[in-house]
Formats: sequence, C-alpha cells, structure tokens
Amino acid sequence: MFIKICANTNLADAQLAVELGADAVGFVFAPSKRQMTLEQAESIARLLPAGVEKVGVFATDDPYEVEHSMAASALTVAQLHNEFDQGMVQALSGEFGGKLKIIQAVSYEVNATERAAADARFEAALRAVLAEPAIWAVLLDAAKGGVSGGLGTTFDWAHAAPIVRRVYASAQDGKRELPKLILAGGLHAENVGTAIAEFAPWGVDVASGVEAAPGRKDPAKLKAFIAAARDAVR
Ligand SMILES: O=C(O)c1ccccc1NCC(=O)[C@H](O)[C@H](O)COP(=O)(O)O
Repeated sequence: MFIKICANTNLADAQLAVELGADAVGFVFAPSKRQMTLEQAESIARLLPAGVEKVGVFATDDPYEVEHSMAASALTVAQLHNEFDQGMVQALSGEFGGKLKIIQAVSYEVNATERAAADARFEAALRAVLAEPAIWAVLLDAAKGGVSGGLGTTFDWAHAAPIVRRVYASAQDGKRELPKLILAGGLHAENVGTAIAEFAPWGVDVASGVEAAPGRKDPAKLKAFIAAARDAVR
C-alpha cells in the first residue's frame, strides 16, 4: 500500500512521516491554508531520502508553471488538482520525455443536487483520465460545491466504489497498465481500513486526518494512520 502524507509545511513533520513509513510526502502550491512556496518545499524535499516521492500539488492551467517547478527542484511527482486538461498533461509529460510521474485528481461532488448528473460527470472525468497514458496515478478526492483538496470530507464510498470499479474494468484493454488508484478525502486512522476494503486502492492519501491544526501534523494521528493503512492489507 502506497501511503502519501500530504500538505506538509515543515521539515520535522515530513521527516516524521518518512520515519513512520510514508512512501510519499506532498507540498501544496495550490491556494490553501497549507500553501507553500516552491522555495519552502524545496528546502524540505532536498533533505528527504531518495526513495521517498516528493509530490508538488498544483492547481494551475499553466503547464510551464508546473514544468518550471518540477525541473528546478527535488520534487519527483506532480499532482494536478484542477480539472483534467488533456492538452496540459500531454504538454507537461512531453517536456519530461514521458518520464514525469503525474497524479491527476478526480473529485466526487458530495453536495450534488442532481446526483445522477454529478455521477455522470465523475464517471466521464475518471474515464478520460484513465485513457491518458501520461497519467501515472489518479487521486480520488471529495469536492464540496466544486472545491476540492484538503477538505477533510469523505464521500459516499458505497455509491462511488462500483462506479470506479466499472470504469476501471471497461478501460482495461490488456495493452497497457492503467493509472494507479489513490484514494483520498477525509481519511483518518479509524476509517482508512474500511476505505481500503471498499476500493482496494493502490494507495491512500491524507492531509486533514493526521493534523493537529492546518499545516501541522499530529504525531499520534500520523502513526496511527500509517499503521492502520498497512494493517488493512496484511
Ligand atoms: O491539502 C490542501 O489544503 C489542498 C488544497 C488545495 C488543493 C489540494 C490540497 N491537498 C491535496 C491532497 O492531496 C490532500 O491530501 C487531499 O485533498 C485529501 O485531503 P483531506 O481530505 O484533508 O485528507
């Protein structure tokens, strides 16, 4: 199980996540109460072990902003947290010779007034992302009123999981490996086992559920989350 601890804002938290067994740590460049500058993230990322993925989280439609940040830093993965833009993803991937690991977020709207229409949009977005070979992983997250990222909100897993399974099954043509599935959205130590049982994801991601306050990790929550995620797949 790949475990990403997102929205780090200081070296001590990122190092603790790594010591406790996180596979990836994230830094948010998107507008957020946990927003970092590239320079701040870089000063942390370059002190972390080589095997740990250092994820930059962007919400921009400018591929050059992402390209510049990724090329000039110790970051190893770009997470695109805005709506999927195939042209941007292909341009970005092309700049790195197809070697850049790109995570694309796809959000499930929790406050939909028209559930069927929201489901159709979610399904179409997921289908489009899975069809794009430049995507390394898709991150499922919750959205409220079209806003997503670090909300600490879960979504209706029992409703969404069959949609996700169906889209993955129909995208599978046996010719290439599909983007990996990373589950996010309101996860914490007490619910991550259930979430893993529902979706059988390749990885899980958390921000709010391991915090003492926005941008500051709670060591006990962090430890419990990583242990619970690992236990769920033993
Ligand atoms: O974490 C943020 O504040 C954030 C803000 C804007 C865009 C993305 C953001 N985070 C990206 C992540 O990968 C989070 O871990 C993910 O959204 C889950 O967050 P949470 O529900 O708080 O665990």
